[in-house]
Amino acid sequence: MIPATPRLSARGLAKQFGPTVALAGVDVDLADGESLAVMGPSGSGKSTLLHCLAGILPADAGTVALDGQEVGRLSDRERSLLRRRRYGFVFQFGQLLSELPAIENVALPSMLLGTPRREATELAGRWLVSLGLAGMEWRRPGELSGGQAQRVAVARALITGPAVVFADEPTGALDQATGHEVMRILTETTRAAGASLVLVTHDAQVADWCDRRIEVRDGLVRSAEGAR
Ligand SMILES: Nc1ncnc2c1ncn2[C@@H]1O[C@H](COP(=O)(O)OP(=O)(O)OP(=O)(O)O)[C@@H](O)[C@H]1O
Repeated sequence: MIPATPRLSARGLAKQFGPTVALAGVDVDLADGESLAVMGPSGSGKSTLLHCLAGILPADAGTVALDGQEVGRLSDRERSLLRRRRYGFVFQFGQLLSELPAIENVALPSMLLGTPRREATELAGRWLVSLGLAGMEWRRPGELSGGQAQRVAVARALITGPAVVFADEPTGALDQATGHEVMRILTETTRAAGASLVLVTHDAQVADWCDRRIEVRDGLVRSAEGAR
């Protein structure tokens, strides 16, 4: 049988910041619909790996391919379009625009892809209801709890139907119980939407929500194990 092309595939990723080696040659494969936790101590290169995989940061060496297509060969414009169309992002905090209500924060990525405002707003409203935020649609981020704001961020990441969701410490600013609730919603909805997930965390219990985990140390993948 011919093995399926990985959804996302990185080979030999290397990145240096001045004298600091952040990535020293990393290979990663992410299957269609798979969730992968990237673990490791502070400063080991986890966020740099996520940024290189997502095409936010150019690697010094190595390749990243989405569905077999090398992202490094694209122009800056094509790469930013690809990020908008095919990727969703959830960060620790700060990704929501503070002056816009939740529903408009969620609708925005869809509108940026050309969906008319009314349609995008209706779709955003459905996402918010399905993530348990009925009645909170018109609250601004400052009027939401940390866990509610992260659920808005999950809706915002998924509204465009991405192939891959990248999440960098999405529970880092939450207490344990709220963090687990956000992880349940993030993994369930990502899976239901048919997207793959790359999650950076230093918390083993958070990583347990993913299908598989890798451990980054000193810019290298040191070990890989199934989380289940
Ligand atoms: N923009 C930058 N300029 C200079 N050095 C950087 C930059 N970004 C990352 N680094 C360095 O690269 C190394 C890897 O950083 P990275 O943020 O990827 O680690 P991390 O594992 O995500 O850490 P943490 O868990 O603390 O967020 C660190 O030594 C960091 O100081």
